[in-house]
Amino acid sequence: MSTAFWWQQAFRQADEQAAAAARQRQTQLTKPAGSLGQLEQLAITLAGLQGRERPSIGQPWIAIFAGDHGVVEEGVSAFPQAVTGQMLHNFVNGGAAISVLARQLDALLDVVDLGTAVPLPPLPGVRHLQVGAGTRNFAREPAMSQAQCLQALEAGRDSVRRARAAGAELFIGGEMGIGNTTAAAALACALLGQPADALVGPGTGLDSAGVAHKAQVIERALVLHAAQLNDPLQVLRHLGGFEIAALAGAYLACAEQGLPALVDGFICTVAALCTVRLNPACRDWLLFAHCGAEPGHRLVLDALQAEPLLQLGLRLGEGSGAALAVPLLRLACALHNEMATFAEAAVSDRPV
Ligand SMILES: Cc1cc2ncn([C@H]3O[C@H](COP(=O)(O)O)[C@@H](O)[C@H]3O)c2cc1C
Ligand SMILES: O=C(O)c1cccnc1
Repeated sequence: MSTAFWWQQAFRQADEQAAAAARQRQTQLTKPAGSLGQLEQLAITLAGLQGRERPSIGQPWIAIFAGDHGVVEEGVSAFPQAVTGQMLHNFVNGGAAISVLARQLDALLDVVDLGTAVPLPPLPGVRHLQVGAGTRNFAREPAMSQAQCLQALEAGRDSVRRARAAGAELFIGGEMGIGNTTAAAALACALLGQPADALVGPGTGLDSAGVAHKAQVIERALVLHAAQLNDPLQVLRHLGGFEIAALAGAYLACAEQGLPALVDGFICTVAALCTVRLNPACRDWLLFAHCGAEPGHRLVLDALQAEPLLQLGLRLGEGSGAALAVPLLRLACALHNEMATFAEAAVSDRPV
């Protein structure tokens, strides 16, 4: 007998009435129809997701999920594995890019350690879950056991529960894990049926020989696990990472619990693709912040029919690109909520 997983459910739907009211309001604001471009639809979408004609982005919740990757032993990253744990210190000490952005945005930062290769001693401000001492090398064996994959998915769901309890109006997921552009590219290859060449990139800074080697490692893994790659959960388990599974669990939980999610860079967008394959209904809850420099990012965004807001050549991760888009969301809401209507301002609403 097959048991249903928690994400196999009818998720919440956007409030069509609130979205219709917001759409109607947009037609009455003192500007030519459509002149605020993507910001108009953004306000309407947020109205539907938040269930009110006038949406807002108060305190965003930024969860950073961290985990190590066994595939790093294949020489696929420009940086050593120890950086994952070192950056966990930096996140809570306030010196990482996302720490600065979170302060500027008055966001709540939730730092979750899902398992570094060398387990860390307890760090104040970090939630240590230690699903394992990093994943296994997926070029040789499955990255995770089924139990580890489910535990990581649940860790993401828990962060969304905390976000809701804290009254957050937007969920941002970030990631930290040396080697995770390799895992993300492998996942995208398996889910999109694309060769590694189409999805690999330099990550933290590989040269062209390094990128070619990274593609070969991924191709080997796709052959090794071919028989298991027909099911999205098994794709995630065989090729993913703890932090990528946590992101997927968080995006699914956003649809479950009715919280809009703003998706960050290449790795987060691949986690979003996994999510949509696990339950297509969660797509409605995902907003896409940016298209970054990692070459596969655009392909994955296209597969999700996503229109990202920004293109800034970012290739950092940590949730940084999503954080950078928060002011745009706030301004889209302010325009929608505070502009005068044609009637209020006594401005003619008729083109000649
Ligand atoms: C100091 C430092 C801070 C980072 N913050 C995010 N990443 C980013 O780089 C890593 C992925 O790249 P690759 O697959 O090439 O290892 C991830 O940890 C990602 O979050 C960082 C990387 C470094 C070196
Ligand atoms: O787009 C990203 O998320 C990204 C790209 C390179 C390295 N780390 C993250």
